[in-house]
This record gives sequence, C-alpha cells and structure tokens, in this order.
Amino acid sequence: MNSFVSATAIKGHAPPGTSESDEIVRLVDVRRRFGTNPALDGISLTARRGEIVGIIGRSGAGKSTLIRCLNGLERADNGEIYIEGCNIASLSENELQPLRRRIGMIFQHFNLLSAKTVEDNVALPLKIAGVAKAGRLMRARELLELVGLADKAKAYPSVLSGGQKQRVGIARALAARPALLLSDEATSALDPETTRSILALLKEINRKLGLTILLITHEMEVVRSIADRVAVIDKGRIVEEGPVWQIFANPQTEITASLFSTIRPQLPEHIAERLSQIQGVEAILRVDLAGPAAQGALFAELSAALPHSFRLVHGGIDHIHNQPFARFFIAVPTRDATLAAQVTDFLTARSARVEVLGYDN
Ligand SMILES: Nc1ncnc2c1ncn2[C@@H]1O[C@H](COP(=O)(O)OP(=O)(O)OP(=O)(O)O)[C@@H](O)[C@H]1O
Repeated sequence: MNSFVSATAIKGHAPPGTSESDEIVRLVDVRRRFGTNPALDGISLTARRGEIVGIIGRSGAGKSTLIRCLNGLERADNGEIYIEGCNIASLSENELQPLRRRIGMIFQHFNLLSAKTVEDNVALPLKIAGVAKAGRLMRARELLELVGLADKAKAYPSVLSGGQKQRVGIARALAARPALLLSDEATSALDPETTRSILALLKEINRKLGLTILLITHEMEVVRSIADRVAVIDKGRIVEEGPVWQIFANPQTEITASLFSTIRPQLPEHIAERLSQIQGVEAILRVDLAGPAAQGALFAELSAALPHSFRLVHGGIDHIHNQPFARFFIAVPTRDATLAAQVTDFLTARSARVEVLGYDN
C-alpha cells in the first residue's frame, strides 16, 4: 500500500459511488475567490485512469488557480478535490506532503536546477522522498532512457535545447511514479516542431504507463493533438466539456468556437478583406462538415444536382481521433438569385452547416 492510499484509508474520504481504481481526479464545485473576483466559480470535473484531459481557456480564465488548487499549493474556499479517491481539500499541510508525490508536474519554463546534472534533476523528487542514491540514480537512468536522453545524464541543463529540457522535466515528473501528470502550459515556450515531439512523448508515456494527464493550455493545437476530452474554462467556470472531436464538431459557446477557430481553415485574408454585405458577383459560403459526410462525395453530388453552381475557394479535411472534419469555402454565382439558397438547402439536408459570409465582386 502506498502512502497515498493509506492516507485515503485514514481519512476515509472516498466520494460515494465512485471507483477509486478508475477515477484519478474528481473535482466537485471547487471555488476560489480573490477579493470579489471569483477565479474558480464552481468547477466540477473528473479524469479517469489513463485519460488525457485538456483544460483550455483564455488568459485569466482560472487555469493556474485550478492547477494550484489541484496540487495543494492553493486552498479552495469551497468544494472537494479528490485525487485517487482522497479529498485533498480537507488535508493538513503535513498530510498533503506524501500525496503531492502522486502528482507529477511539468512547467512552461521547465524549472530545472541549473547547478545539478540532468540525472540529479530527475532523481531529485526521489532524494526528497528519502530513496537511497543507487536506487534513485537507477530510476533516473531508466527515465532518461524513456524520454530519449540517456546520453545526457551527466550534462547540465544549460547545454540542452528547450525540447531536451522539457524531456528532463517530464522524466523528473515521472520519478516518483505519480498517478497524475499535471502539464502547465508545458509546450508554450517551444517552437511548433519541438511542441509536436513533446506532445508525441506525452502520448507515448500515457499509453505505455497508463498515466492520467491533465493538460492546462491556451493552445487548441495541444488539445487537438493528444487530449481525449476537453473542458473549456471561462471566467472560472467550465462552459463546455466532452470528447474533443464532439466539442470540435459542435461548439456550443462563442468562446469555444473562437478557441477552435485557431485550428480550422480560415478564409484567406485577401479574400476576406474584399467581402461585402452588399450583393456582388459571387456569394462566399462557409461549409462545415463532420463525420462520414466530411469524407463523402458531397461536392460531386452537388455538382451533379446543380451544375456550375459553385467553385471551391479554400479549405480541407482534418481528423481528430479518427473523426473526419471538413471546412470549405465555396463561391456561388449570384446571377441566379435563388442559387445560393438552393446550394445551402442541398448541403444542410446532408448535415452540413452553411453560412453566407458575404459577397465578392
Ligand atoms: N494571487 C492572486 N491574487 C489576486 N487575484 C488573482 C490571484 N491569482 C489569480 N488571480 C485572478 O484570478 C483570475 C484567474 O487567474 P489565473 O491566473 O488562474 O488565470 P489563467 O487562466 O491561468 O490565466 P493565464 O493563462 O494568463 O495564466 C484572474 O482574474 C486573476 O487576475
């Protein structure tokens, strides 16, 4: 029995009706106020074993406050925070210490100790936990192998690239075999290619170790690449939550649609600038499709049903969790006043979402 489970047994705080083995994180109505500002305004959320959950929101939405409440650095004013079935909100600072080892953290700026070698950085959580030197160095080597940095064990952080530093950060976060990995904007300081390699590593670790990961980010690309589920946070509340592809296919709030817009094709600027709301030669339509319709022969069928009714302007097909999504911009001639309505009817009857953005001359 590890120290965390024994603390759970002492406290007996497992929430009713939940399976400790399955639910790694459970937040119930978590609130935190700074003066009159409700930074967290009733957050309820769960993450199951082996899940990657993205928590996304704009600056000031409450993400950092949530992370600090999760790792016990900040006290919630109200609510329950269960980690592996134990309500950490009710624990004293002393009781929290062993539980913090159940949570590994990675940070935007890596937070490595520059005076220590890579292997000593990785082994540090084990040193703090009182693990003997031989054991902690063996574990550090094992983890450096896992993150692809076995040859850098004796190097100092200053000679590493940003991506390599984050790999060391990941190895260190895993040292004490946590049940949960909290990623706080871990790729925000990295270039796109390095970001992809770090996300791939997190996914690999998630698969290999069955590790639960909470990804706090303002970047939709991060959520899109590796999260199973996403919770969109705004003004301290979760405004939408569900499987990433479902939220992507049908965003219910303006904030979600706006966050997702960063990973969807947009009308090229030089065309967008020309658009007018006054009738022109062509109407420009945005067509969104999800699921099988996104891969079907929709435009071929449209062409057959209504010849010369449109031309493709921009767009493409993308996939999230094997679910196809398509967004196209099409231009429909306005010489026949009813054509745009016919094209719209044809597409909406086949589950597309269509919006007339304006007119182009
Ligand atoms: N220690 C504090 N004292 C007073 N107000 C705070 C404190 N920490 C956070 N806040 C406020 O709480 C709200 C949520 O802040 P938080 O840092 O959690 O947001 P965030 O989503 O992490 O933003 P960012 O992405 O910019 O880091 C903001 O209005 C912020 O000003």
